Amino acid sequence: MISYNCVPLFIFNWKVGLNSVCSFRIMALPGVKKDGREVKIYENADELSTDLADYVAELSEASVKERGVFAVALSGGSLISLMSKLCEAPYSKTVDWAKWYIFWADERVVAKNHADSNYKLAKDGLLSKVPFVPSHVHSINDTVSAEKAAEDYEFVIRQLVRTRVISVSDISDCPKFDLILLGMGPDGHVASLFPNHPVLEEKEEWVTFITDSPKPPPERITFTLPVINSASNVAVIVTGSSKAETVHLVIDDVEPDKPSLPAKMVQPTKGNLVWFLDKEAASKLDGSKFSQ
Ligand SMILES: O=C(O)[C@H](O)[C@@H](O)[C@H](O)[C@H](O)COP(=O)(O)O
Repeated sequence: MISYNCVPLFIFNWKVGLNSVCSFRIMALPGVKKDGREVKIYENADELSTDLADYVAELSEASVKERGVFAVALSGGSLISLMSKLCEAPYSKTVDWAKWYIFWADERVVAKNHADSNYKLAKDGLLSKVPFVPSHVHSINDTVSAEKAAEDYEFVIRQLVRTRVISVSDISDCPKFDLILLGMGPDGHVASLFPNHPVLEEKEEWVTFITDSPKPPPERITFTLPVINSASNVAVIVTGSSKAETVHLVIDDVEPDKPSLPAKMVQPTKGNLVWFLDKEAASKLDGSKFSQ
């Protein structure tokens, strides 16, 4: 059993309002449930990172016990450096890395050794530091067009669903990843699902592509919302004040009638959703709306 490293020094009562958080020294706030989501807020990125490592390690242990494997999808951006504690003791020794199957919830269509590659980012920051099985690391085909890369990636996922490396959702016929890890951009995008983009409507494909990403580089493949929402566990990891307003719009469900921000459309049908926020990203949340 992996121990919980982040002992809360202070139990925060959400009813008193979020502004009070900043005036106390907090190692980690206990998760707070809001509309079926868990929202965890940390004093800083380092403390977030420690608890994220615990969370991932515990899910890995549970999944390996239940299914013999752990199918996890990564994203790009700051997420990978926030996962770096997983490569340190005790996780480096206790996690059953050989049972991990790694995928990307989104990838930029560039060569694997390109500075923009999410594979390269994860390889340098994570995959090269712990003993993954190379054949379990499923990166995209970077030698073809974005459209073909998405098609090929979906084919690979379909094969692994057939062999039960990835489970299948009993309600949506989609793959059911054990864990999908997402970051969020200041515009509310997750994976490569950007606001107002037609791919937000995609219901049939598991993996799709875009050639007009507002965040460079333009060509990307991405899991579709039905796949993200079929996962057993989805974690959205967000740090920094530049995202505070969007975090507020998404989590406090401001203007519920307005077209949804992609991050707001992340609503696992049966799975668990956990938001990991640092204090800056959470600074505009309306704490009074939370319930214990
Ligand atoms: O490849 C990508 O661009 C991503 O997967 C993207 O969805 C990322 O996770 C967010 O843009 C957050 O990135 P930051 O955490 O670096 O802001």
